[in-house]
Amino acid sequence: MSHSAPLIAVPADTRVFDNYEWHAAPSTYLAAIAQASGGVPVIVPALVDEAALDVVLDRVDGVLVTGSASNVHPSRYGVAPTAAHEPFDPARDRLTDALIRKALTRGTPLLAICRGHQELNVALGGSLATEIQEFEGRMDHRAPTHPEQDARFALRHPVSVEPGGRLATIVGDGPVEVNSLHRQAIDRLADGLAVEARAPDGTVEAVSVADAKGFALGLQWHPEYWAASDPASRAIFESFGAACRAFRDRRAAR
Ligand SMILES: N[C@@H](CCC(=O)NCCCC(=O)O)C(=O)O
Repeated sequence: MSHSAPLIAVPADTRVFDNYEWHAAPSTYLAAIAQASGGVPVIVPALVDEAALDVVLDRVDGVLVTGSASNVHPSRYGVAPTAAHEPFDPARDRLTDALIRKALTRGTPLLAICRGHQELNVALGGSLATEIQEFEGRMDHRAPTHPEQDARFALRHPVSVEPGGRLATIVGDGPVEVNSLHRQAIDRLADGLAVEARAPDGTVEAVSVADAKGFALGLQWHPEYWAASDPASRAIFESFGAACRAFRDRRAAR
């Protein structure tokens, strides 16, 4: 990592450990930013208001929205909450909704992974389906039950990449093997999102923001986990890092 490495904002989850509320992000995303994107990750606590987010976005060169076991509160896409939608993290919902919309307005490069991909769809007006493994014809996209993280994050199904799309410029037109740790998925695709990849059962696995000013990609899988060893995962993080550096250089030249 060089001294001119781009700063990349990572919105925090809120969790309670040892009687304290923590604002935290998993180290796999932070390591992939540092090692494959060549960036410096900065965790943004889910405490900041919209004005403070502008202060953050004035300084950062990219935004990475992580996965999480919690789900977007369904009231954000017009659905009444049930036990099947839990667990929730409303503070994260507020943070990521504002951060995603503001990053897109500014043209700040955005990489949104798993819950982040779902949050991107909801922030732009789309909706989510829950417990998709119970739907006729759908695969079971949930994590395998295994004590080892390498087994839970193992690559286990292909996605077909939209030929000529933005993801294809990064990973190529051929199928890509991905991991899968989710029980929700995009239901109604937000206006303004383009599908970039699908699973064999039709699940939307990747999207881009059609009129984005720069890099703006959502992925239902977890390239961060294998960014050190899987060529497609690494290419996604390298491309994101290059977009962040280009954004920083354009802003500095203004
Ligand atoms: N909660 C959503 C989002 C899934 C997600 O981001 N998973 C990452 C968690 C990884 C883990 O289980 O360790 C859904 O379930 O669809």
